[in-house]
Amino acid sequence: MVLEADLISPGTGKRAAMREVKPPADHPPLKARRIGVLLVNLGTPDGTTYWPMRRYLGEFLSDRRVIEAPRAIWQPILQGIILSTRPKKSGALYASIWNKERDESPLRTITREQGEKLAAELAAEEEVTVDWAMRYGTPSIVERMNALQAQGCEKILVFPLYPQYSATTTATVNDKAFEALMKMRWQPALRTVPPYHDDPAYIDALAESVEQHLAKLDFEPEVVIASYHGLPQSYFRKGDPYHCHCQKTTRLLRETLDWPKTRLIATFQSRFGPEEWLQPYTDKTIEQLAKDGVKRIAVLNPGFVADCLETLEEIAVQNREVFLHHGGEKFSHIPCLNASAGGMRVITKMVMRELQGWL
Ligand SMILES: C=CC1=C(C)c2cc3[nH]c(cc4nc(cc5[nH]c(cc1n2)c(C)c5CCC(=O)O)C(CCC(=O)O)=C4C)c(C)c3C=C
Ligand SMILES: [Fe+2]
Ligand SMILES: [Fe+2]
Repeated sequence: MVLEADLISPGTGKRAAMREVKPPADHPPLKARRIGVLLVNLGTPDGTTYWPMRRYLGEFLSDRRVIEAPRAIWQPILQGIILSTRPKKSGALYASIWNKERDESPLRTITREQGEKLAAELAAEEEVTVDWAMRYGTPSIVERMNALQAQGCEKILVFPLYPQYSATTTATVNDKAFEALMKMRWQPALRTVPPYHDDPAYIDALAESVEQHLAKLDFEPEVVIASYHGLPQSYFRKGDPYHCHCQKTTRLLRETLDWPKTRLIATFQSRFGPEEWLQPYTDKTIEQLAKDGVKRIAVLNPGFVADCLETLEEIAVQNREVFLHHGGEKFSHIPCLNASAGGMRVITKMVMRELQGWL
């Protein structure tokens, strides 16, 4: 049977007004010509006890984009020592920041809120459906891509929520999204949002959040640290542009704030394993600043679109302790952009820009 796509579409929104012709009763289900937008962040365990933590860390740390060591060497280490000790240790840290009301991690709460607010922003675009997913854990990319397809999305824009590109984050989200298409007979067209580490909307939102936060403090920080998630140094040498993206974000933010070089510095946090990671390390820098007599600092995390374990616990708790322990007196953590007005302006701008030609 041959049918014209234009004639067979059930149609919605603007297109529905064009022409609607019903397919025969025995025709396979047809798409509704919708456009999906899928926000994707890193991931999160479903609970803080041993098994949910083990499942989450097992999936995350089995990703060949994240750990590049040969499988035959890495898997015995992961399945042995790491997955017997780390779930308990990390679970206790997650428990200290857990959103008890919703029984979920802050990253999941904030990502959902970003999805809901983006849907409200795009309400005028009737044919757009907004959804959100996690690269590791739930809701998975495959599950939400399938859901979007089932709702009739012929086109999907995938938004890896990382301003700075890294193969360990951006690329692995995109890999998963394309993998989801492999199982679909009628694939939607797929677009991905590129990194936006130097986009003026992002830099302005960061500058505004820093200025607003500092204005509320009862002290003036001598140094402000822009702390990014780290990466093994070897990934950078092999060509991952993440380090350069972080440096550029920091420079543009410093220029926008009109601050001297010494007032805003970039560092790298969350080392994992014995390898050398990108430097300077956040904890070592904070310790040294305190030892050098710096009394007041603030830390922001420009690379994290949502507050999570690495910002709420590692920075706001552990690194605060490091600073105070070595002689520092005042420490403040500047929240991520999250679902704030500024944060949503950035997300909405990137989405509207990448939807051009589809709407
Ligand atoms: C080799 C290991 C890791 C690499 C490489 C890595 C890169 C990387 N990660 C983020 C963002 C986040 N990471 C988060 C948690 C987290 N990261 C690692 C390891 C690597 N990350 C682990 C083992 C964990 C789990 C927590 C723990 O057990 O310590 C999170 C927080 C998730 C949450 O739910 O709160 C984020 C976000 C980036 C941006 C990045 C490379 C650029
Ligand atoms: Fe990480
Ligand atoms: Fe560089």
